[in-house]
Amino acid sequence: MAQAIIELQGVGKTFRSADGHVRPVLDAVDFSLREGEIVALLGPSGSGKSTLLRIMAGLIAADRGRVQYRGQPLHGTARAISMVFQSFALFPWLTVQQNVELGLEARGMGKTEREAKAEAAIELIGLSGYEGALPRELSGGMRQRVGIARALVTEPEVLLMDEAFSALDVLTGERLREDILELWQGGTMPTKAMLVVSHNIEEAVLMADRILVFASDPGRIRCQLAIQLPRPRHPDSAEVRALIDEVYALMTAGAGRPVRAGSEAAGAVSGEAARPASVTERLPQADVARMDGLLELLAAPPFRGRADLPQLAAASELTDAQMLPVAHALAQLGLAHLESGDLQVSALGQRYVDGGHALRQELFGQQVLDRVPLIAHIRHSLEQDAGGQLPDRPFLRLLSEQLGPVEADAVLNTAISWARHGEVFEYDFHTRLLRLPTGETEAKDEAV
Ligand SMILES: Nc1ncnc2c1ncn2[C@@H]1O[C@H](COP(=O)(O)OP(=O)(O)OP(=O)(O)O)[C@@H](O)[C@H]1O
Repeated sequence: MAQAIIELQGVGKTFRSADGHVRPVLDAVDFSLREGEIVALLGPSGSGKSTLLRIMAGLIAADRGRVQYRGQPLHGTARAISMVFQSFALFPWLTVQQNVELGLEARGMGKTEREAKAEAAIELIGLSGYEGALPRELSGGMRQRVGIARALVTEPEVLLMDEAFSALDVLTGERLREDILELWQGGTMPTKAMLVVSHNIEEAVLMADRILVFASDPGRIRCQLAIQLPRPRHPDSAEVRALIDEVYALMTAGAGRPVRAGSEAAGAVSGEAARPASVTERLPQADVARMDGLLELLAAPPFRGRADLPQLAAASELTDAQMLPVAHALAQLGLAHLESGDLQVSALGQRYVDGGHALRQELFGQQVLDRVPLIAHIRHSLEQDAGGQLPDRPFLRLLSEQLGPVEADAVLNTAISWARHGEVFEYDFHTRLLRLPTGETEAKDEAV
């Protein structure tokens, strides 16, 4: 087995939120990035992938466990490890050449050597002639090339890419990815290993020798898949399609079966036991219109109730990052089943698709109450309240303790949109009050 360049053992990380609550974000991560390999990291939003990358880059420290670079503990950033960010992170007032040189200045390298190295990196990444341009004069794809040139100019052994292609349009992202793979294959870059965080399953399968699938709360490695196909890989080849199917299956395994306190663990991969669902569980960020749209598409020809997820993604024109949460949401609500990388309409889902507005609303309402503990908790709290209305703040605070403020906001918004669709409760966006549906508050008032 090739030598490990970066090695993580039992790595854990917690973040403290503004209100002082400590939240675990990574737990017991064991992983080695070895010489000669490209590893892709896939996983749900907020599962700690970027945090792991930042720890490996030495930008932040782990709270627990060991991080080693070439057998030595990693303290702070190492010059042999470079990171490429999704947001390009260029200085707008500096030229391409100056942006690329920045990484070298910190090392006290002389001007002539710095210029020569920056020019070489700029040429390598295909930006010759643009040395004097400012970032705003470049397209998104070219800006990201500058970001990559800046990462490569220090001749790093390890390149960590955090969704480096996802801010680009599809074709530009593909071209840049292909160029990087060509440089990698041709041995023209000094890099000996790459770790690529992605939300795009096809991208992961086309690039990686190994795919790690992350699970969330706290973030940990759920399973791994080795890929032995030679590169370049063709996206339409049977082998690549089969692997894409397999990764979809890994990423959706165990989803959708109701996991309540005391129930059997949902079928998770790699022997991982699923935990009981709780009020503060993360919800897939799926809006109701998309859920309806995907379910209708799935029920209609040519799929007629069952579809391979990659095919469904293509037909729905959604990216993986958009479609997977919708598929998970449908499965969580029992409107569909996720099985071996396929999505299948359930009997209830078929009733839902065939139903009119009122029936859809009723079924949706029943399902969210039954399968989303947060919605059931809010509904129950509203029923306990004499006026049938409550501010959103206590619920946000509760979620925030577990998920942090940003995720808490997203989860509450999802719960509100689902609950409103199912007429379980209402929400006033101006007063930020949650309340029982209008008809029900009136009935409650009369009863009082
Ligand atoms: N500096 C920080 N302070 C507090 N919480 C943080 C900090 N950085 C990240 N988090 C939280 O840690 C969790 C994991 O975040 P991270 O960005 O690592 O996830 P991710 O898997 O990369 O997500 P995405 O795929 O959406 O980029 C999130 O809930 C995030 O809000």
